[in-house]
Formats: sequence, structure tokens, C-alpha cells
Amino acid sequence: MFDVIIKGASLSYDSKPVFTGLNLTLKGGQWTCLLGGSGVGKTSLLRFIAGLNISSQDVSVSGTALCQDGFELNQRIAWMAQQDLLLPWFSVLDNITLGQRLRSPVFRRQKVASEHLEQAKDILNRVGLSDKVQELPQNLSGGQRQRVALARTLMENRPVVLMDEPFGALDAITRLNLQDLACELLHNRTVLLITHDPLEALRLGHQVYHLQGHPARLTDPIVPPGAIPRSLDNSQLMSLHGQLLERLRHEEAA
Ligand SMILES: Nc1ncnc2c1ncn2[C@@H]1O[C@H](COP(=O)(O)OP(=O)(O)OP(=O)(O)O)[C@@H](O)[C@H]1O
Repeated sequence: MFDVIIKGASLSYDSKPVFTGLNLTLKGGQWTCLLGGSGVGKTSLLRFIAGLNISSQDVSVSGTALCQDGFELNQRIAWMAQQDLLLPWFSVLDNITLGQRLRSPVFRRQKVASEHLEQAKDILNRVGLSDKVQELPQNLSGGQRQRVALARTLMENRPVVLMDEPFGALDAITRLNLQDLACELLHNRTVLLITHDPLEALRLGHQVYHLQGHPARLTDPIVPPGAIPRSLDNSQLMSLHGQLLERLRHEEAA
């Protein structure tokens, strides 16, 4: 397992800096959670790490995001967004194997290769959707759709997973269940999770950072005790939650 090291990350849109000189290490095989107010630059930082912010006339980018072992980072990343981004005319199976099919030679794209079919069925089983293989996304609940999105992320089988508020639109119980499932299935991956929810960050994060200010900077990390996903009946967690909410409230007001 390798760390992902972000050094001197700077990004401006139309000469307005969103963040400058940010340093952050995503520890290999651990979850790093990033909190921050709307518009502070969380998604921009995720895009920076994924190499999706290309310098142009309006966007200026500098700094590096590198794997500690020296290999290219962008081939090792899977991305999970808040919207499930499922194609409505494709079945669950076709949606989660889309990446594999797009990477096959053109004449084979219509059909899922047998090794991918087996892998997809195994993953759908693990996310509890083995009875929805041929279903269209419109016939699924919000939680089921996000489970398909998680299955698609797992199909990519990448060691680094960038998650942009993937549970944000779900009800409280579905959200807790999906947090637990993601934790189990992404065990040993290096995960960066953006969330607006301090409790989610404290349940899932080995390290929890807060991005704040203009240009944005990272606060020192909080390192909650215990294995993830942390239980909600853990009094230490609830006390940290209270402290973190107070801290966020004061920092936002400052
Ligand atoms: N392509 C763009 N061109 C110009 N400005 C942009 C562009 N993308 C984002 N911004 C601006 O950069 C800032 C950071 O945006 P970003 O999407 O990274 O914030 P965020 O913290 O992810 O917000 P949210 O939590 O609301 O999704 C915002 O002020 C936004 O308006």
C-alpha cells in the first residue's frame, strides 16, 4: 500500500485563488475525510488529485499529486460522485460494466465479456443487488442506485477511491447502511471522502480534515480513536462530534 502525497497544490479560476500551496498526505489503505463549507474548494481539490483540472486561459493549476511508490496516480483512481450518474437506458449490469466495455475493442463492446460478467455478479451480490441485475435505474430506490454506483466503483478495482459526497442525498438509515457497506468493501483502499456531515467524517475517517477560508487551507487533522466504521453508541465519538461541530461553527463565523 502506498501513500498519495499532494504537495503545493494551487488552483485559481479567473485569477481568483481557490487554494494555494496545499499539502496533504492520503495514507495508504486508510480513509481521509474532508469537511468544508459550500464553495470552499473541496471538489476542486478532488479534481486536482485526479488530474482533471487542466490549466487553461481561465484555470491556473500548479503543484503535484503523486504516489509514494513513484507510479502514475491517474491510472489508479476510481471516482464516486454524489449523483449516481447511471445511464437510464442501461440495466444495472450494463451500467456497472460500462467501463470494462468501453475499454474493450469496438467489436466486443455490445457484449459483456464472461470474466467481467462473473466479477459483476459477484460484486452485485456483495452490495445486495443480485436480484436487480437486469433492472433499469428508474426502478431502483435512491439507496439502491447508490449501491449500483458503489458496485461500479468496485468494478474499476483501483487502489485509490475519491468520493465526492456519495451519501449526501440519502435518508439517515440508508446512509448509515451504505457507510458500513462502503467501509467493508473498500477495506485496504486509500479513500478520500468529501462530506458535509461531521458525524459521517468521524465514523469513517482515520483522519478528518477541514478545508476552510479564501484561499482555502487545511486545518490540522483530527484522528478519532478506534476502527472504522465507528459505532454511534461510542461516547467518545459523540463527544468528538460535539467538539467538532463547535469548532466548525466558530471557524465558519471567523
Ligand atoms: N469551472 C469553474 N470556473 C470558475 N469557477 C469555478 C469553477 N468550478 C468551481 N468554481 C468556483 O470555485 C469555488 C470552489 O468550487 P468547488 O466546487 O470546488 O467547491 P466545493 O467546496 O466542492 O462546494 P460544494 O460543497 O458546494 O460542492 C467556488 O467558488 C466555485 O464557484
